Amino acid sequence: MIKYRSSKVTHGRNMAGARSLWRATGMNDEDFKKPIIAVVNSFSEFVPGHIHLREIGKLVSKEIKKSGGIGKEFNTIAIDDGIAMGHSGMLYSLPSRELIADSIEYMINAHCVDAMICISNCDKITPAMLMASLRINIPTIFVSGGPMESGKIVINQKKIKLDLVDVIAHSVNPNISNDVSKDFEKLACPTCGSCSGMFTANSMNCLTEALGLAQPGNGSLLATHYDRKKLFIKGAKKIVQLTKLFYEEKNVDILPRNIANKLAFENAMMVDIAMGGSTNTVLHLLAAANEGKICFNMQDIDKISKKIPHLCKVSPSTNKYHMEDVHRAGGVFGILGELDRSGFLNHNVKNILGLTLKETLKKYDIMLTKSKSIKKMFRASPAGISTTRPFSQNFRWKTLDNDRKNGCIRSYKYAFSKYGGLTILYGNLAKNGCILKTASIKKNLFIFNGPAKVYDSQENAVDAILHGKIVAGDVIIIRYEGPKGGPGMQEMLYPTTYLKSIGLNEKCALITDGRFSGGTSGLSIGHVSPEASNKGNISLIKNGDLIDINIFKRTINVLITKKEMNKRRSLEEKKGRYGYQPCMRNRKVSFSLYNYSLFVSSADKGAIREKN
Ligand SMILES: CC(C)(O)[C@@H](O)C(=O)O
Ligand SMILES: [Mg+2]
Repeated sequence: MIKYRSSKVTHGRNMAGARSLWRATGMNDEDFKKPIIAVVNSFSEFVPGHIHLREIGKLVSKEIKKSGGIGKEFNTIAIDDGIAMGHSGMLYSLPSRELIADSIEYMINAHCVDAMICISNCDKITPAMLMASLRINIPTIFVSGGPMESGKIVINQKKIKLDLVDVIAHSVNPNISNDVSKDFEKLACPTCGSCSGMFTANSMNCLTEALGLAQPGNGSLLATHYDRKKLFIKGAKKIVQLTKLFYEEKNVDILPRNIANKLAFENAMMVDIAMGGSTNTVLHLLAAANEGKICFNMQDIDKISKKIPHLCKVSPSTNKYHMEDVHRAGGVFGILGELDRSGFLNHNVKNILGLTLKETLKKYDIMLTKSKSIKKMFRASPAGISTTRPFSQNFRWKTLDNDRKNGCIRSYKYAFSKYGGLTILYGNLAKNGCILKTASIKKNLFIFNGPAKVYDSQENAVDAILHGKIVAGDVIIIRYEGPKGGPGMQEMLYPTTYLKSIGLNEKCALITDGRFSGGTSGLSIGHVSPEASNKGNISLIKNGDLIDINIFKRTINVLITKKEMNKRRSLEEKKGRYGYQPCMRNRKVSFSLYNYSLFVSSADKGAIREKN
C-alpha cells in the first residue's frame, strides 16, 4: 500500500469516523487508495482577476480524477486592491496575504492533504499561496487565472491602449470631460483577468513561472484565451504525476523547496529586474524565501539589481505594451532566454516539468524552439470582446514579436537601459534599504534634490496634492504607513497617479515607508526600512529638510548632521510611549489589524510576522 500523507485520515479502523465523513462528501472505498489533492482556488465575485475561476476549479478537479487522484476544492479570500485602494480598505490588503497563507496551512494540515494545485491570480493571493507551498512543502503546482486584455479607445481616429491606471489618472484630470472620463472607465478593464499591465498580480504570476513552480506561459497567457484552458488541464495532470513521483518513488526533487531553491529565487529576481516588475515583488519574494528557509535577502536583491539590465518594458513604464504584448514576445521564457544569452542565469535548477532550465529554454524560448505548437501558443492574442468568460476566444497574432532590437523584449545589446528595472537605495533615510521602479523613470530624475514636505498619512498627502500644496521640486514624505505603522503598509497608487494627473510626476519625488501599486510610476520610493513606527530615521524628518536621492550611486539621504539627527532622536525618545506616532491622523484601527501590527516586521524583511 502506498503511504500517502492522507492515509492518516483514510486508513485504519480507528479512522472509520473520518471515512464516514469523506463518504458523505462523495468518496468511496476505491477513492481511499488515491492521493487527495487540494484544488486551492481563489474564486471570488469581487475581483475581475478571480471572477472566472469558479468553473475552473471544477474543471481541474475533474481532470485530477481522470488522472487517478481525488481533487478536493476549497477557496481562499481575495481582496481587489484596485477597489480597496484610496480609502481605509487598503489597510487590509497586505495583511490578507498572511491570512490566506495561514488558511491554506490550516486546511492542508487539518485534512492531511497530499498535494495541491494553486489557482491564484491577484496581488496577495499568488504570494500567499507561494508562501503556503514553501511552508508546507508538499507537491505543488501554480496555475493562475491569467491577465486581462488591455482596454482600447479611439480618440481622434487614433487607437489608444488603456488600463486601470489610466482611469484613475483621468478621473482627476480637469482637462477631461465627464463623458470622456466615463468612456475610459467603461473601456479600460474589458475582460476577466488580472489588470493588464506589469502590475503586482502579473509580476508575481511571471515569477512563479521563473521559479519553476508554474508552466511556461503561466504569467502572460490571457485569461480569455482558449489556450489557457490547456494550462489548467495539463496542470491537473501534472500535479497527479508529481504526487505519484513523490509518494511512490520517493522523489523529493519535485518538492517546492527543492524547485524554488536559492538559485531559482536568484533567477526569478533577475527576471523581475529585467521586466521592471512591481516593487511589491520584493516584499513577497523575501517573505516566500523565509517560509522556505531559503537564505535570500535584500543584499542578494541589491547585488542582482546592480548587474541586470532592463529588457522588457510594459505598462506602467510605457503605454505601448501590456501583458498580451509580453506574451507575443515570448513571455517569461523570452526574457529568461535573453538573460541566458548574456550569461546571467543559474543553470542548476529544475522545474515542475522535470526539466532543467536549459532544456526548458530549448523548448519554450521562441528564439530557440522548433516547436510549431509552442510558437502558436505565444501567438495567442486579445480578441477585444468584453467578457467575464475564460477561454472564450481563440484569436492569434499573425506573427510573433521576435524583434529583440525594437520590440517589447530586448536583447542585452539593445536593452531599454543597462540599469535594471528595480533598484535598492540605502542611506541615512533608509538604513535597511528602500526600493523604486527605475523602469518607469527617465534618466534626468536619477539625481534629485529637494525640500521635504512631510505627511503622517496617505490621506493628508493626497489632500495636499489635490489642493495645490505641492510644487515642482518637492520631495513628498509619507510616513507611518509601514507594515506596523499603517498598519498594513498601504499601496499608494492614488498619490502617485494624482501627481501624474497634475503634471508633477516628473518634477517631484515621493518617499514612503508604505508601498506602491505595480501601476505606480515616477520617482516613487517605497518600503523605507526601518519604518517610522519602528524608529526609522524617516520619523525624524522635518518639513524643509533637504533630501538627496542619487540612483547612480544608489543612495538616499536627508542632509542634516549626525548631531542634529541624534538631537531629534533623543527628543522623540523622551516622548516615551507617545513617541514614533503619527501626528494629525484620524484613523480607526480594527482589533484584527492591531493584532497584525504587533507581529509584523519592516519591509526589508518582507513584512513577515515575527516577535518584535
Ligand atoms: C490594482 C493594481 C494595479 O493591481 C495594484 O494593486 C497593483 O499592485 O498592481
Ligand atoms: Mg496591489
